[in-house]
Amino acid sequence: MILTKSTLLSNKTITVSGSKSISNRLLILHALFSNIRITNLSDSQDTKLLQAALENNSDTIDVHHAGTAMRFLTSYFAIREGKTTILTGSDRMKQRPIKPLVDALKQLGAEIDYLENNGYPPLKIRGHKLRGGEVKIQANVSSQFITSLMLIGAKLENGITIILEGKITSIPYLEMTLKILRTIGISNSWESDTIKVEPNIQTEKNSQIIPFTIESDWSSASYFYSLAAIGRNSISLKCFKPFSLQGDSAIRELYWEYFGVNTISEGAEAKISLLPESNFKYPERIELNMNACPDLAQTICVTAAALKISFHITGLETLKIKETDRLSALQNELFKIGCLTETTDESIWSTNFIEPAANISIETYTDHRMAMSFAPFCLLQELSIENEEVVQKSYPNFWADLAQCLTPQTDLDEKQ
Ligand SMILES: O=C(O)C1=C[C@@H](OP(=O)(O)O)[C@@H](O)[C@H](O)C1
Ligand SMILES: C=C(OP(=O)(O)O)C(=O)O
Repeated sequence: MILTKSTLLSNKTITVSGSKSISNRLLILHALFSNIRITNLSDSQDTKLLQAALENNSDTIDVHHAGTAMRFLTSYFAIREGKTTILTGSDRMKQRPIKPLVDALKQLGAEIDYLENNGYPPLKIRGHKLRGGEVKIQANVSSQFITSLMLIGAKLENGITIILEGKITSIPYLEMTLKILRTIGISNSWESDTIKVEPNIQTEKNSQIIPFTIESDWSSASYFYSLAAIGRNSISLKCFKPFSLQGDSAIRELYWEYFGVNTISEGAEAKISLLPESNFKYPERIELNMNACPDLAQTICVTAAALKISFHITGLETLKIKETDRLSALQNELFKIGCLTETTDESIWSTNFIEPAANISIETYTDHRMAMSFAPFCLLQELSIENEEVVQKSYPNFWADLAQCLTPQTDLDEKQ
């Protein structure tokens, strides 16, 4: 897709669909506790794949690139008594680790085999009644493993006690899971290295309907913050409330502190307006640990590169095992927009800014966030985005929503 050099129109309103992370947790919980009623489910492909997997009752489930679907379904099928399921995914999914979760489930008595490579999907899962109790899990690879255990915890007669070993990554996603469980009446606690989810037969037994309205997706909202920061014009977004379950709502503070984009909430319609300060003094250098919000790393790096603000982002150890190796993908593509970087296994920093290439073509590496994070650069220069359909994974309407906010600069020139 070619994005011609464009100007950001003033104060367009975009409605972003429900949070992918919250939706995928709620779908599993709904499959376990049928009295939950969900509103504003995400329209992402990852959510649709998970929904289909839960509704179809097939013996083989293919979740393509959907990491949370893969991880959450592993525990879900491990407790589906009498059912054997083959859980598989895309070539990339077969390179994304799952061993810490499988090991933890095996401690509870689960029967899971690797069908190709040890430690990686596809999996053959024979469902059994598991009683729960204490499990130990390595906590530095992906928080999704721990969430997966927490989601089934209340269905186990002894509940689940999860001992987290090593450094804990992506903490707000664990807090999100705990808060969602509490909202639907499942007691839990997190003290030091121990998370407990209490057994809950109550939620289902009293069969009272539990309504749950999902707030919109803050990771998707981040691309509009980047547009507002680079284009120095306002945008409004719906449906976002001041209080959020999502750690990625930190984008408000990050874009205020580093790029002078103010967020104003307009209560009634759950609308927020992003208003860039006109005389904002940019920082000399952005020093930031983003372990709490890894999905925002690409957005921040591209905004900083576009504005030629040097940066040093750490805490990114999970980026190498996401949809692609995001650190290496970022390094390659930032170079094309004129930002030289160095990386380690958990960090990236800018070393120099040069003139961007004349013809920029951004590779997306089957990663939706590569496409969406580089798109706002079209406010400075025409660029093309390869395999633009990758956005389906989290934000199918992204290109249409982006188009609403932009006008090609040639159109403006002709009108003048
Ligand atoms: O639990 C979740 O919904 C997610 C957790 C994070 O993964 P890691 O814990 O692997 O960093 C995040 O990157 C992913 O997009 C969604
Ligand atoms: C990492 C992501 O998703 P997942 O791990 O669920 O594939 C993401 O959406 O950026």
